[in-house]
Amino acid sequence: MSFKIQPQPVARPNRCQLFGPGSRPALFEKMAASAADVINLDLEDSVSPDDKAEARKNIIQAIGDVDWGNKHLAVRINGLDSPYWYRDVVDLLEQTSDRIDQIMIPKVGNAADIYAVDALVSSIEAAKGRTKPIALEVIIETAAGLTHVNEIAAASPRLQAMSLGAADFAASMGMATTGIGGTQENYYMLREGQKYWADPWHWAQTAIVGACRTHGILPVDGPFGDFSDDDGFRAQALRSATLGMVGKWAIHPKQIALANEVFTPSEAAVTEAREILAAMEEAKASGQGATTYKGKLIDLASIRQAEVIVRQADMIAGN
Ligand SMILES: CC(C)(COP(=O)(O)OP(=O)(O)OC[C@H]1O[C@@H](n2cnc3c(N)ncnc32)[C@H](O)[C@@H]1OP(=O)(O)O)[C@@H](O)C(=O)NCCC(=O)NCCSC(=O)C[C@H](O)C(=O)O
Ligand SMILES: [Mg+2]
Repeated sequence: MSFKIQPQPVARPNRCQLFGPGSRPALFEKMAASAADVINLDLEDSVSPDDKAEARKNIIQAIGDVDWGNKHLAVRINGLDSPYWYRDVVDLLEQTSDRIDQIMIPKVGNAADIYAVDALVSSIEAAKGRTKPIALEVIIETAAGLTHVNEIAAASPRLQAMSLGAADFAASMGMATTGIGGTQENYYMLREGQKYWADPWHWAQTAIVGACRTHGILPVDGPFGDFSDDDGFRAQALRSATLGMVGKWAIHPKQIALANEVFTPSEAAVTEAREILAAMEEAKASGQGATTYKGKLIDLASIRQAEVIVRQADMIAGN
């Protein structure tokens, strides 16, 4: 037990982050009209090197021209190992209004990566008199990123969200995979001739959730590449939600409703959580710290579990 109270992350819905390449401006209005909570306009890996400058211009123009409604609007810049990232930050913050909410930094390896971007952002904000602080989100998608995940989560008060990028993570780890997220054919246990598939992303997700919850950051599951496989997406999202993640990326509009469904607590779950809270109120009133609900033990920890669900539902409903 620590005397340090666990900080709460920012209270905004982050059930689905919809990605679209900055080099496909025809998608921007469709992204804005979608049901995603967060929009990630991409300058990194969905944009080829020859298109980087044009994509940057497209995004700067669209931040001003498109009606983004109440979306949380983020731009994924290029990695700090590239020649593009500083120009991404400078042009975005010198040439856009306060409508941009967040910069996403890919392939972070340690806290110094966040420090570098934070320093540049802070300097431009001061020089340009920007009054709304830019938030940061990061992608854990390298062996170094996962090794230093805790220091990364603590690196800046600007940091609001952290995602697992399964594709780059697999590559960096030398994993023998090609699919982006989901079940991997060769990752199974064998018992009495029967295969039982395990989840190769589980440990990385758990490390991310632990670091995020320690420092009050939103933990998010990244992409699921096969957008024809709704059941596979749902299964991956359900596992992430069960582990404590608050949302998932969509790399195609088909995936938005699936993510919203999984990361919005169901009516049944909210009703049960409220009933547990009521049962514990009754128990406390009669001097008990534990009681039963539907034949199962509930105690003071059950209050904290139920509060997670109720808090999430209330926040999504805007209460
Ligand atoms: C995957 C796509 C290339 C598919 O594009 P397309 O062939 O155009 O799809 P469809 O024909 O099925 O589209 C149907 C309609 O939906 C619209 N559309 C398509 N994509 C989007 C979108 N992202 N947002 C909004 N609307 C979209 C089409 O225009 C069609 O509309 P209509 O004609 O009116 O019916 C494409 O979806 C795409 O580019 N997706 C995003 C790719 C991306 O951003 N990737 C980066 C994130 S993943 C990653 O980087 C890996 C990670 O870092 C890691 O390491 O794990
Ligand atoms: Mg990546």
